[in-house]
Parts: sequence; structure tokens; C-alpha cells
Amino acid sequence: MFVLRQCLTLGTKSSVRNFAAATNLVNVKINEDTGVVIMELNKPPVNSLNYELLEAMHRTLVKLENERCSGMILTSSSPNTFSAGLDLLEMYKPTVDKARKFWGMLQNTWIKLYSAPYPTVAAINGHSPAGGCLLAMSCEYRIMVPKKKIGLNETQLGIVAPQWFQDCMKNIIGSRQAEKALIAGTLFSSEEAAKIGLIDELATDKEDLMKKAHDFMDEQLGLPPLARSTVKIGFRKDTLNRLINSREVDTKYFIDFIFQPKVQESLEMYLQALKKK
Ligand SMILES: CCCC/C=C/CC(=O)SCCNC(=O)CCNC(=O)[C@H](O)C(C)(C)COP(=O)(O)OP(=O)(O)OC[C@H]1O[C@@H](n2cnc3c(N)ncnc32)[C@H](O)[C@@H]1OP(=O)(O)O
Repeated sequence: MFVLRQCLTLGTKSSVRNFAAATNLVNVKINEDTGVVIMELNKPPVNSLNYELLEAMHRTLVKLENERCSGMILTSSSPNTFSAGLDLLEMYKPTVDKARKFWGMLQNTWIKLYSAPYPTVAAINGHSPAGGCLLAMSCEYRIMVPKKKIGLNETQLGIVAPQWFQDCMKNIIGSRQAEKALIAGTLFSSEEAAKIGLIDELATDKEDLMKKAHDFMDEQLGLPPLARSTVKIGFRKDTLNRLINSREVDTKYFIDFIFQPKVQESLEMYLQALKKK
């Protein structure tokens, strides 16, 4: 039974409620017995990652780390989509300041999630393209419901997945598979993703998804936490440091890239196509 934990925060029971109400963009529930948190993205209809959602996630991740949460399951409240990736409206005709702020918050959120010392599982309850796939890949373990799509499809939109997105994929499915998938901008079905190891397990439905996520978490909680997190960070540090040491360059690349007229045209066409669906 999940309840809001009084000692997290997250602070007292009422401050947990305030925290949730202040943003409403992520629901945070904690199991008082195990300290495992379920973080549910809650920005209907498709959890597109705008500045506000990223900021809410980042704030939550900082608190979870400070309060020594024992594990985190990342999922979404949407019936069909885990996350539609970056909010295209953040990249379409922004001001430079807005684009810079947005990208900085994406970097912050990814760094916190990728380096979380506690075990992390993505319970992928729906489609997970582009930035949605990045979130899933940043967790340690991925379980997905059937017949949905996941992948880094940026190329198909006329944009390029940043190096750190690419690194995450390479770390999971290997260089050759990642190169092919990234060049083509492949969106894999859940079943294909399981075959190539982009996801670790297929679930039959949402209930089975959460059961499997808890099973993985239970296994992890049986391991000595310091040894566990030291090995995790050892594996991830090169990928993390590559971004941490070049954040400004990465931001400049993003801004220079999206302000190109051709890129703005592609984004406009893509947004129109999504609206016409
Ligand atoms: C150097 C540059 C690096 C840039 C890196 C970028 C990484 C990214 O993450 S780019 C974003 C890529 N995302 C996508 O390609 C996904 C686009 N969305 C979809 O394919 C579908 O929406 C879906 C499969 C996720 C869900 O399909 P469903 O049929 O359930 O919903 P829709 O009717 O398509 O959408 C509902 C609603 O939401 C709007 N929307 C969808 N995705 C986005 C998005 N990423 N950003 C902003 N808005 C989005 C869509 O237009 C609909 O809006 P309306 O209800 O107003 O029509």
C-alpha cells in the first residue's frame, strides 16, 4: 500500500501534499516500509518535457537523493504514452534566453537521474520517443508494456540527438546497433526493443509492469547499497563527465542548431503534422 511518507521531503505529510500541489506535474508516492518511490509524470496528454516538467522532476530528484530514498520507479499517468520527449514548443521559435534555460534544466535533470545512487527502474507504460527514450535509458532497468514505440527518432524530425543521448543508447545496445538506430531515427516496437536489449523485460499490461518493477527493486534492495552505487557510478562516470565537462559547448550547439531556419521549418512541419493527426 502506497502512502505519502511523512518524513520524506519532502518533510511533513502536509509539505508532501504542498509539494505535489505546487507543481502537479509529477506525482510522488513512497512506500513507507521500503522507502521506494514511484515518480509518475503527470503532464497530460503526452508528458512532453517542457521547462516546468523538467524542473519539477529535477526538484524531486534532488529531494529524493537528499532524503536517501532507497529506490525509484519512473512511470507516467498517461494511458498511452510514457513521455513524448522534449516539448517541441520549447524549440520552436523560442528566445535565446528561454532556449538556454530550457536546455540547462534538461541537462540538470539528466545528470541527477543518470547519476542517482539509488536503483532506478523505468516502468514504460506507453510510447517513449526521443527525450522519452532518454529518460527510460537513464534508469538502470527498463520494463515496457507491449505494442508501443521507443527509440531516438530525432533524425526523422530533421534534428540530431545530442551526443549524451547517443552515448546512453550506445551504453545499452552497443555501438553498431546504436549507430544504425540513430542514423535511421528508428522507433522500435516494444517487442523489437526487447530483442535488441533496449528494454530489459516486456510486461503484459500496466499491472504486470508495476509488479515487475517492484520485483526488480526488491532484488536491488537486497544488495549492499554502497557497493551497488559505486559500481553503477563507475560504469556511468565517463558518459556523465563527457556532458558535465562540456555543458556550455553542448548548450551552444543546441542553440545554434535549433535557430537554423531549416530546423525551424522542420519543427513547424512536424508540429503541424502532429496537430492534423
Ligand atoms: C540539437 C537538437 C536536439 C533536440 C533533441 C530533441 C529530442 C526530442 O525529444 S524531440 C521530440 C520528439 N518527440 C516526438 O517525435 C514525439 C511526437 N509525438 C508523438 O509521436 C505522439 O504524440 C505520441 C506517439 C507520443 C502520442 O500519440 P497520441 O496519438 O497519443 O497523441 P497525439 O494526438 O499525437 O498528441 C496529443 C497532443 O500532444 C501534442 N504533442 C505530442 N508530442 C509532442 C511534443 N513532443 N511536444 C509538444 N507537443 C506534443 C500533439 O501535437 C497533440 O496536441 P493537440 O492536442 O493540441 O493536437
